Amino acid sequence: MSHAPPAHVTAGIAITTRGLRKQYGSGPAAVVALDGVDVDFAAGRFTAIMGPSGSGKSTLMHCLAGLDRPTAGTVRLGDAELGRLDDRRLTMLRRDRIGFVFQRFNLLPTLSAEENIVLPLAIAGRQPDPAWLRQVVVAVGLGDRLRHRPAELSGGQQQRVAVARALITKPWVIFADEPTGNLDSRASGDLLRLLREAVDTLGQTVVMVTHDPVAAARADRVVFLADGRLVRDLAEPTAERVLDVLGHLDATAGPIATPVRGR
Ligand SMILES: Nc1ncnc2c1ncn2[C@@H]1O[C@H](COP(=O)(O)OP(=O)(O)OP(=O)(O)O)[C@@H](O)[C@H]1O
Repeated sequence: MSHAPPAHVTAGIAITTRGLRKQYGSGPAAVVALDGVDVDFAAGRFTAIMGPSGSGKSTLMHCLAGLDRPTAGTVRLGDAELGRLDDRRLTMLRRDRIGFVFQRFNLLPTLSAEENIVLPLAIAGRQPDPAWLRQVVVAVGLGDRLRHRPAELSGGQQQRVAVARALITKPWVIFADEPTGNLDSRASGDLLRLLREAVDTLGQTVVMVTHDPVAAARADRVVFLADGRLVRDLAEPTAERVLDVLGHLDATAGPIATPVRGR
């Protein structure tokens, strides 16, 4: 199965952030959710983001995916610097270049599995390439379920529809936010295998936020946040090593986020 990413993505780096900072609110109640994050995400690799609750994982992912604008710093995704895009261009970039898989599968209940999968294309006024649609459906193992509505599918099957929907536009990056959070361990294993396969056989770039060391161990790399800062970077993770790092972070973690005093 071939799915060549664009040249600027194959150049090696899919996403780069520099000096990324996000502050919510102002004055004594302000919270710094990201406090100067410099990180590169390699193209065609599977990276997990971990860290204690409140460490900034969702905020980081939302800034990377153009769902939220940072207070300072830059995010470059493919050949686009997100801060330079107006809201309309940012919306188009999210629609055309980014795939999302959320913890709640976010499928439309009145549409069939197939209609849900091609929805991002339908919204963009594009027709699905039938050969690619077939490949994606085979890859996610939903061949005989395409006419079913989400309520007629198991949680694991619904999440596979969500992955197919993320793959259908051949995005530069798929962002997955706790994608196994609502799945039992078997469906969770299936989903992680699927994401892994998308990376290994399709050259897809995947960035996943997770609390689960077993899920993180399926990634090529795990980056750890604490108090809005990148504090560890683990290549070739195992669940044991991930647990070990998390244990140390929990032991040393201060308040949930850094309050900004006197500003
Ligand atoms: N919209 C918001 N307004 C104010 N504070 C916010 C907002 N969103 C997040 N925060 C704060 O920013 C910090 C980081 O939050 P974030 O959700 O990114 O952490 P997280 O690591 O994803 O946490 P969890 O693992 O619990 O989901 C937290 O202190 C949170 O309370």
